[in-house]
Amino acid sequence: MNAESRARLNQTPEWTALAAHREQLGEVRLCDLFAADPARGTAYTLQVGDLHIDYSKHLVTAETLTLLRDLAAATDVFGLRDAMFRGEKINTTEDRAVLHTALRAPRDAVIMVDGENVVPAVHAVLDKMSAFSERIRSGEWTGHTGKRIKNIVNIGIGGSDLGPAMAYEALRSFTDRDLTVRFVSNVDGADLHEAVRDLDAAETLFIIASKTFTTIETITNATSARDWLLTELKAGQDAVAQHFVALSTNAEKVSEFGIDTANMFEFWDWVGGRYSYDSAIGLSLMIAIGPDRFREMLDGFHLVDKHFRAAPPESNVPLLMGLLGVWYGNFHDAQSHAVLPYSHYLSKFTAYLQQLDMESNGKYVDRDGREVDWQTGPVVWGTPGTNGQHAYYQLIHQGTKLIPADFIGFAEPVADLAPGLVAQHDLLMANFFAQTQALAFGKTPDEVRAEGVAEELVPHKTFKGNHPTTTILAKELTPSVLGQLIALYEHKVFVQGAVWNIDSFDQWGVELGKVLAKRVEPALTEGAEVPDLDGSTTALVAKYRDLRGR
Ligand SMILES: O=P(O)(O)OC[C@H]1O[C@H](O)[C@H](O)[C@@H](O)[C@@H]1O
Repeated sequence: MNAESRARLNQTPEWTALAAHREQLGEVRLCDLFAADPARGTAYTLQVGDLHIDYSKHLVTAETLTLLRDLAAATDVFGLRDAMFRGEKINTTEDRAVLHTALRAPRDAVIMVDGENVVPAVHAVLDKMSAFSERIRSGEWTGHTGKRIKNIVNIGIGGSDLGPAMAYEALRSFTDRDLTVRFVSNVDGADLHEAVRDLDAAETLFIIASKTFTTIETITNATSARDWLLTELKAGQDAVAQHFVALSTNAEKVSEFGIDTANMFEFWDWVGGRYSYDSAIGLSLMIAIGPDRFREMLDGFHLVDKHFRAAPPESNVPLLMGLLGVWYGNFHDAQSHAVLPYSHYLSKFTAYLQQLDMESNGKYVDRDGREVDWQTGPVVWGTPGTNGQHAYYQLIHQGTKLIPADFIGFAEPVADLAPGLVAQHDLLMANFFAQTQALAFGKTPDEVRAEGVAEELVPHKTFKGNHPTTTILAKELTPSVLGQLIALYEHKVFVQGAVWNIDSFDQWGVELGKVLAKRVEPALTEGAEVPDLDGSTTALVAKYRDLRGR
């Protein structure tokens, strides 16, 4: 559909119907919805793979869901989905296919891009990664001095850091505990300094992860890491080959840096950075958990891909999650979305989702190049739930903002915990269930009074409730379950981008800052004049130089 024939989203009859429905529902109360339908707690649930999804605590009726699905149909979400899976160039501003789903396709799948089946190349790289991982894990691959590799340092940023770093934490109980795995991303030298200060260079492998291999933070850190290694080993350039490998789409730049392209693990421009940790970018993770576990994770991704592609709208979980976000963002003025995992291992999960969601859907221009008149991607935030309870949950419970939230929890701990620590799991999960209950149903003034609370404190101790949440529950956090969860969120983000008619796969908004940093740097170091620098930045640069004694 071209720009002229495509109606503006908020002028479609489906949008108008949702707005009218929202008006008509008014201040719908979750307690009333449950009172009217006692089976709601089981009826409003879905299953995908190992994930049980409870969406009963949402401010929706059956009609709301129908109207939301009508909007998805009107905006052709499934048409765009099929185009993505077919390898069409749906990332129009970069003229690229969007095929992270090919990274987890089975060996015999056929996915064509520019007349070529990309699946054999995907599996060739996976096989190369597997062989390399086994050589590291077995000790066959040694460093320049002949010592076994015991430390892996991944240097990358954004999508070349957040995914593997998150997944390494998530799957820590499946990792080889004899390996030390660290992630360096920040161009602040302190990051690399802290990562290597207690490591023996002779036992350290650096994985330089960069899709473009031009990202200044990564190339700067990689150069410093190389200097550190060669100084520590008192070795020449020839030591680099045993201690540096690259993950990239850019063989030319990799070789310019001095890494033998035989030690490069390739991926392709149809893999977006924030959709890439199941590509070669996951090498550090694969070394840590082993190739078999990595493939189990890919199978988990693929399972949800198949579900997204085949499940009808009524039971399509990514569709539902995407549409619920549209409901709150566009019809309830919710500005943010909290993701609250009740698992210590998911400590980096929400940070990972921030890039996935906010870099994908933080756009004010639609696919037709026009400014949108509707809200797009939310602010995504959150940390592991129990810690949040003692920090910012106050605002979710009694603040003035509507904050829809996803609660993610597991029936069993995965780690080999001592019996006492296993017992703690029920306490963790009691909190998990109690919080969504409290958020949904709150506590009335009468309930507070019945506890004998002094009248002047009653308003303070009242919880209005009615805060919507999705509960995602699985048996345990395995590699497959992690893959399922990530694919679920990838496709949720896709659904929202499709409805909002934005290109979820470019990221032009990060470019300006990079250009300006390059312009400003000579002013900091050499005191160079930067033409057209604004008054505030000029004064700040002067202050900085003064503080540095320059
Ligand atoms: O992997 P790289 O090419 O080094 O890119 C790393 C990151 O930086 C860019 O600026 C983008 O905002 C991210 O989408 C990307 O993941």
